[in-house]
Amino acid sequence: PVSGEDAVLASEEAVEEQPALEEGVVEAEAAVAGGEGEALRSFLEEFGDQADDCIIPSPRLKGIATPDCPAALQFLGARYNSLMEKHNSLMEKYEQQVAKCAEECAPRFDGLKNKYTVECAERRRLYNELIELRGNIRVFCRCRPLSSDEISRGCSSVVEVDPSQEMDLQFIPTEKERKTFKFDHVFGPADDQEAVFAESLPVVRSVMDGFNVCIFAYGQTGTGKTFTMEGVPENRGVNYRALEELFRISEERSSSISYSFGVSILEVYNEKIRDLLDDNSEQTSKRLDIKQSADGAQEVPGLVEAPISTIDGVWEKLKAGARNRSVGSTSVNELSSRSHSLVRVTVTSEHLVTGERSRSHMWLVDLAGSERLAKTEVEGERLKEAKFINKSLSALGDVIAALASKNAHIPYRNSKLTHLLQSSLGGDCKTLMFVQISPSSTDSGETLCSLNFASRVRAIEHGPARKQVDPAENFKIKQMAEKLCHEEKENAKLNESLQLMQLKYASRENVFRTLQDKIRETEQACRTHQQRVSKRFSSACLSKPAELISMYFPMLVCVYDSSICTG
Ligand SMILES: Nc1ncnc2c1ncn2[C@@H]1O[C@H](COP(=O)(O)OP(=O)(O)OP(=O)(O)O)[C@@H](O)[C@H]1O
Repeated sequence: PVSGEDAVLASEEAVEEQPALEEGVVEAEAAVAGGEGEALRSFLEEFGDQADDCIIPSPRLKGIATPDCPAALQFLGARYNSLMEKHNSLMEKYEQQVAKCAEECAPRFDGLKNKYTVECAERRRLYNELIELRGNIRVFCRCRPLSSDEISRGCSSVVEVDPSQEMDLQFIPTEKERKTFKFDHVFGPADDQEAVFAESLPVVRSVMDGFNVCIFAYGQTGTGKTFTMEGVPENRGVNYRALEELFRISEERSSSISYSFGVSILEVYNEKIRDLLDDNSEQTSKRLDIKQSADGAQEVPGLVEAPISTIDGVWEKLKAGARNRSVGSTSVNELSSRSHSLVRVTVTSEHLVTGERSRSHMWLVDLAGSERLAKTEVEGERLKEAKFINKSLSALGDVIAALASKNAHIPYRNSKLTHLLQSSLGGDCKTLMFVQISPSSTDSGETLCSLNFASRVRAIEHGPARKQVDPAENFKIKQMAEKLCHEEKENAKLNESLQLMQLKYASRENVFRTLQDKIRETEQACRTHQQRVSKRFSSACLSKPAELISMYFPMLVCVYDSSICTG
């Protein structure tokens, strides 16, 4: 059988022959022009096995008007056709061989593909385990597409994302400069909300197992933080999808675990905390502050926590929160978030068999965008907001730097934002950060800053997160521990008195034993005495019975035989 390789070679040969044929035609042309028609005719007679329906290979030959030309053309055309036939049949064989090869290789390829997928999953699992052990903050980078405005202004992209290298991002600010940044995952402009959420799933699921979770989006204004976290109704973001997943898991585990959910939505605006679910928060200007709870977590007393039981209920709450959020327009983003928005989901669970209870939080944070004041052309109220935003983001930068260099003092309290996120940044929590970037050449300075910041965040190691126990459960455990401690003390006391009693008992037993011995001795003495007496008595009775009776048994003197007299 003809192998695929042979077929390719033969077809290549056939194609190679075509110029030679054309050359032959040119030669024939020259021969006819030079009066060599006869020689050509005889050549054709000998070899001209021509077909009538030949295809003229070259339009150049059409112009030849000698009497021998048609015959030459027919011959060459027939030769060309036969070569083409040969070529086609070889191609057919070649294609058959290729298909056969593909058929034979398909199972091997599928097997290898499966193996590769399994290996990838295993590598990812091990990597995730390593991250958990080190307590690293996971960092995902997301680059939005160039906007139509940027395209119309002729901006080019300074970012390259290779889908096969899912952890690498190439930053190319100029033709000569190229820098590779590594993250836990890189999403390019083509990646959709679903792909982004799929990678965030393991972190989201942890909250259902009793771990605190924090997902936050950081980046320059207009890079898609709100798009990633909130999304749009037709293309929802992490917040909605995460809650949908929590309800799904709750349903799936309903036979063994009972879950309940609550949601709070707040914003940090100009260094003030505003409750976005409190309809009267504007009027009453409720002052919200951060307090440390007994178990060391940061709490905001007075914050509304709305119970939620359906995904529709969640959407309503998220919409209400988004409506109340402070947004404004800057020259960079028409609907720019002017505050840090934080959604806190509280998950309480009770195991129906073991009775184990846990209470954990999931923070979903959409930070306000970092911005260059000159570039965003802000003034008045907007300028004031921008200054507060930049101040709190720089406080976040200070906290990250202190954590990365393992400083003893971490300046969490320098801003409301870092204070609120204290346990999310400093450990005891599974944290995921989205660094959002713009691909535009006009934003390369800010993009580089964001990428450097995110790399520092990724380097933080704060040890493994720990499971959270419900505070009510904690209280119960504390009470039980106190009771146990009290009972242990009582037990110790009882033990002491028991030992005393045992000692007393032992000494009494000694006394008792001595007394028993004495009794036995006395009894023995009695018996000996009795024997002696009865001996003496019997011998005396034999000699002087009446005397003896009156001496030993005076009561028997004057006893008569008659029962009437003796009574
Ligand atoms: N991955 C994406 N795909 C398509 N459009 C996107 C993407 N990311 C962002 N956008 C669009 O870019 C614009 C700006 O996004 P968004 O408002 O989310 O930015 P931001 O970072 O939250 O800005 P700010 O900090 O000013 O609030 C929006 O119109 C949004 O729809």
